[in-house]
Amino acid sequence: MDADAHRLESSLWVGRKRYRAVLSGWYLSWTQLDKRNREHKTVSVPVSELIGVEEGQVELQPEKKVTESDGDFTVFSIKRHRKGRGSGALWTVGRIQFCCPSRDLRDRWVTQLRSALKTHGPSRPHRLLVFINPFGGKKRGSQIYRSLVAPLFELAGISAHVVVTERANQARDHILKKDLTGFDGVVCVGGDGMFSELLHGVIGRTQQEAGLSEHDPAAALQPCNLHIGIIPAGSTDCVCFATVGVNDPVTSALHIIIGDSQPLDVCSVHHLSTLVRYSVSLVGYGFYGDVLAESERYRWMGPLRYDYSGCMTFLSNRCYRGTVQFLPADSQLSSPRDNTRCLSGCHVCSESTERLFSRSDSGSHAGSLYSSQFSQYSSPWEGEWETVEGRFKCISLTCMSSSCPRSPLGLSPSAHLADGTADLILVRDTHPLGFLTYLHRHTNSQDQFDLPFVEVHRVKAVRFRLPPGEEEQAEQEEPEVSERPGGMNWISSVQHLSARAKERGVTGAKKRGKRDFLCGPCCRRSPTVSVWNCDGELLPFTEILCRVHGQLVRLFARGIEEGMVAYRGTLGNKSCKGKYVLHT
Ligand SMILES: Nc1ncnc2c1ncn2[C@@H]1O[C@H](COP(=O)(O)OP(=O)(O)OP(=O)(O)O)[C@@H](O)[C@H]1O
Repeated sequence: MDADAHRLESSLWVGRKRYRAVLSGWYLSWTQLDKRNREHKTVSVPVSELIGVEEGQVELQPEKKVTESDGDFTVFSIKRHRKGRGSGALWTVGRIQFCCPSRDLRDRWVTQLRSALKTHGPSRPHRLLVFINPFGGKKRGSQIYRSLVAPLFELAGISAHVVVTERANQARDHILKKDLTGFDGVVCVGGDGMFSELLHGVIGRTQQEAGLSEHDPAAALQPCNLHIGIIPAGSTDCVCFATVGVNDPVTSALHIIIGDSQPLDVCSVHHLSTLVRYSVSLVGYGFYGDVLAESERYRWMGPLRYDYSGCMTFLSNRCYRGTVQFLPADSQLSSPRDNTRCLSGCHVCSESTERLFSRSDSGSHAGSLYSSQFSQYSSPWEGEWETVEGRFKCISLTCMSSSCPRSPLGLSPSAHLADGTADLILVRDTHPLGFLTYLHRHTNSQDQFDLPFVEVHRVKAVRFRLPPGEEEQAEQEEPEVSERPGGMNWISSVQHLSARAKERGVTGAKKRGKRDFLCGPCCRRSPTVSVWNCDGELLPFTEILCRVHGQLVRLFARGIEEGMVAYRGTLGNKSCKGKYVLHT
């Protein structure tokens, strides 16, 4: 396609100033002219970052107002602010009001700009299915969508079918069962729990259509075509923060509008031959499992319950025995301690795309996302399993940095969003002060892995087993999954078991009583088995197998933009093709 097919150049006015405006190639730029036609400051906006073009003088705030006039048109584009409350850029809507000397010229500008937008934005969505959780976070999901997001979708010409959920798992079931023809993506307005519903729906639907069983841990799952968008409106919006760099509904809506596409690794969690859940941010045993189980008792506290339960769990000073086996990833490609950051355009992730999706037949090109034969899946268990036994404060597996506003660098600051690996963090038994140091380092710029009782591995798969004596006890507690995988029934089975795990978490905590938490290190009887926290849900099984599926889903996001990241106390400006180089 000729990049200059939409070229247009003319004099235009912005307010009382005259400009030479040019639409050329991938940019719209306007240069101020003085009375002698001398050029001054030029402003340039990539066409890919234009939101929309409207005839007349158009204002969006406080509500849309259009003043018709023959010569005016309004261009809306993305404007970046570096001082968001996060590590990424906060995006807002920039508005520029142009005036042409004639209606004819105005119409030519509007037509050319709109057609350039179509040409340069082939991945922009036209139709979206939006799920709003009216009870997520501070219960402002519907209001956030109506006041901040819907007007932008309308401006960008996106038609949205909105479903305000009436029960948990409605969004997931809708995606699994209803006709989705014509939708370019699904969007959730809510927190990580809502995102997880969409994730399970989209992956499940894709596998159903491909005729694949999700219950076989060795199966080559089909990457999903349908993009997922997240409008943050929950009490925990970790996935949004880790993939955009900021929790802001307008920024996320703009990423959706321009059709950004961020591949994401997903970890499947199996128990025997049953898929239990998918995870993108945290599969955690020990401390993080106990905090979640404990927090269920204090739902009435709202988001504060996590802080409170965190304190109580810390004071209880528990550790758990177990055997962790893991399949290491190729250490030549990257490592969790290489002091890099996965940023927008990350070269580790893009090279992984070629590695993960190169067709096994020689004639095809690498990176063909939705082909049916993928080299990565030829043998998912390739390599030597390593084994670590011991007593652990916590075991965490994360497919991404898992950064959040409280922990801007996250659980594993150098983890990648889409390289087909996850980071396994093992925190061995230590004294409470040591563990506190470890936890505290998540909130500052110190290296949380530089502690003698912490080890971190970049892995492709992880297996957890209880020690021999405790295994039987745990197995007895675990109810049987009666239904065979393959159909939809497993979902309700696992759901039922998860609900029981939640109850067990609550009653277990009740049984342990306050004494167990408050007297901390002097407690005599601590539970010997913890519970897994999988992206904020308690798992009903203790012995699990986790496997990373590289780039299984795609989000409307682009990763954290380069140059916006404060890392280890230094404001980032030094980069290496999407790699952030640390100054330690
Ligand atoms: N209408 C509804 N009624 C009750 N629960 C719902 C509804 N819609 C969605 N849910 C469930 O609510 C859970 C929490 O939602 P969400 O993640 O949006 O909010 P949150 O405030 O971040 O939640 P939490 O902190 O409890 O994880 C999700 O797991 C989702 O399945």
